[in-house]
Amino acid sequence: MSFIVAIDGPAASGKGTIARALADHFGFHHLDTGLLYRATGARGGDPVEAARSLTAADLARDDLRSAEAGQAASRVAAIPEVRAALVDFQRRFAAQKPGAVLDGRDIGTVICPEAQVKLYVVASDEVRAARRAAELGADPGAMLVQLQERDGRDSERAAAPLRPAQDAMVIDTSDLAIDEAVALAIAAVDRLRG
Ligand SMILES: Nc1ncnc2c1ncn2[C@@H]1O[C@H](COP(=O)(O)OP(=O)(O)OP(=O)(O)O)[C@@H](O)[C@H]1O
Ligand SMILES: Nc1ccn([C@@H]2O[C@H](COP(=O)(O)O)[C@@H](O)[C@H]2O)c(=O)n1
Repeated sequence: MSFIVAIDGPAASGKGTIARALADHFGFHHLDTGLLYRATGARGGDPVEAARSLTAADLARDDLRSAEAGQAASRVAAIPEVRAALVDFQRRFAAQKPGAVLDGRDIGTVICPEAQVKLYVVASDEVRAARRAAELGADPGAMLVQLQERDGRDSERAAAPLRPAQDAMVIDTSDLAIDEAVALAIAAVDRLRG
């Protein structure tokens, strides 16, 4: 059986940073599931058809990390048929041995409710906006508005809304350095891995 770590949380809370560090530390596979939605939104045309026919080249596009790609992703992510088209790929990825770390919005609640470890990573809106603005060279005020709009859409949609799984451990990274946040996550996996 593979060991699954599910990491969810709002935009720019630090999920991906923790997910990559956990995968490195434990030798697990890592999937940033947001990329699937970003690639779907970036394709243009019919989003359901795009989600059903995503290729490695779509996921390798160099324009997927922009704020615009994030907004487009959250719009297509509200379409139930888009989400349904991406489920099998994510579950097959999660089943890889010796283990997998997936980060997104619905990993602990919908994609891998059986995950051995579920983390829900948060940070204050202002901290998240400042970090993402620094990363993209953008204005923190404008970034705050964009992140709040995206989080609102992700939380309020009917299909797989952003919310913590009941059994998720919450990590608030607002006042944590990256190393401190990663150490908490490693300790959580160590506890449950035995
Ligand atoms: N604890 C931390 N302290 C300082 N900076 C951090 C911390 N965690 C993450 N960051 C930085 O904040 C930014 C956002 O982090 P990251 O990309 O991991 O967030 P995310 O939740 O995966 O975002 P998204 O949902 O958009 O994929 C990055 O620039 C990252 O280096
Ligand atoms: N499991 C997921 C992952 C992502 N989304 C949507 O994609 C957008 C972009 O995600 P990032 O993690 O790259 O910021 C995000 O705002 C969600 O709308 C999702 O629905 N489910």
